[in-house]
Amino acid sequence: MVDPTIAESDVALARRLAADAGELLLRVRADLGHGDPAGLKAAGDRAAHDLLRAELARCRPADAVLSEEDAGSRLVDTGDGVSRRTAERVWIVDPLDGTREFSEQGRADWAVHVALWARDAATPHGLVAGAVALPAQGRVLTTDVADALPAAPSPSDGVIRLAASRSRPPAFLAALAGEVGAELVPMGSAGAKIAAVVTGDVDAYIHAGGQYEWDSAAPVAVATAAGFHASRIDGSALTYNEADPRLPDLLVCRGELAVPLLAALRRQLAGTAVTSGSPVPHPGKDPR
Ligand SMILES: Nc1ncnc2c1ncn2[C@@H]1O[C@H](COP(=O)(O)O)[C@@H](OP(=O)(O)O)[C@H]1O
Ligand SMILES: [Mg+2]
Repeated sequence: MVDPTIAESDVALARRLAADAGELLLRVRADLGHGDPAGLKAAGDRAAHDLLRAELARCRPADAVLSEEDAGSRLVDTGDGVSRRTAERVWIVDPLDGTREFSEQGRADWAVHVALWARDAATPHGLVAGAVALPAQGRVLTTDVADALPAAPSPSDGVIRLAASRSRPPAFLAALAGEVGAELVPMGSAGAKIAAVVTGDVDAYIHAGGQYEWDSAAPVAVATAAGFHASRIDGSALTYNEADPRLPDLLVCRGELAVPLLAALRRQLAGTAVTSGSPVPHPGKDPR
């Protein structure tokens, strides 16, 4: 009998793994409850990581893996003989993004990230397939169906909705929001925030001050496949499978906001922002 996983496309595999890890996380959350947040975080991280590791080893044994929960994979080697620095294909996974929110009762802003980086990719970021599961929201976004999502209606007051970390927002963000006429939307998980840009629930997401490749790879793959802008906050390209997996800042937004937000970021970072600057026009419905 032919093994069905051999014929499974990379994006279908990413979707299945993200969805299965997400269901497992929902079960862990239901079984353990929220009485011991640290224990719940550790159990969730470990369970989702083990599932992704085992399935990737079974279905794509020649590929390397870079996972948040796998200390041995972070620098050069995966620890199982496939070096990610020489591999043609590397799966970049965050088994549980928004770990803090996962441990808090009732919160739905946490995610599972599964992305595939390929050396011969045509794009600067090198990401060729990806899936972001939002288990507590009951949805999975992937690089092949994100484009089909309906855009949420724009708010009638014309204020840009700018997602930011609820626990570690960049220091300059409140001033930047004031400059461009944006309302900050605090949210956990890089994946949940980028998914919110893709679904139209917010217009942009800015982060600075620290992050790693696994925090953004899958959601950036999904967002760019759907035509959204994604870059470093200085406008340079996001790149993945680097020797050092730190990737500390990013901007993901509707396409028409990229130029004005990058200009505002330049002013904030140079310390030359004026608080009475012209508000950025509110985006229309087409993200490109
Ligand atoms: N200053 C920082 N340094 C390192 N990682 C950071 C960071 N700020 C945010 N992150 C990581 O980015 C992800 C999203 O953060 P936030 O919810 O604050 O927006 C989280 O991933 P994990 O939950 O996988 O650890 C968090 O750890
Ligand atoms: Mg993360």
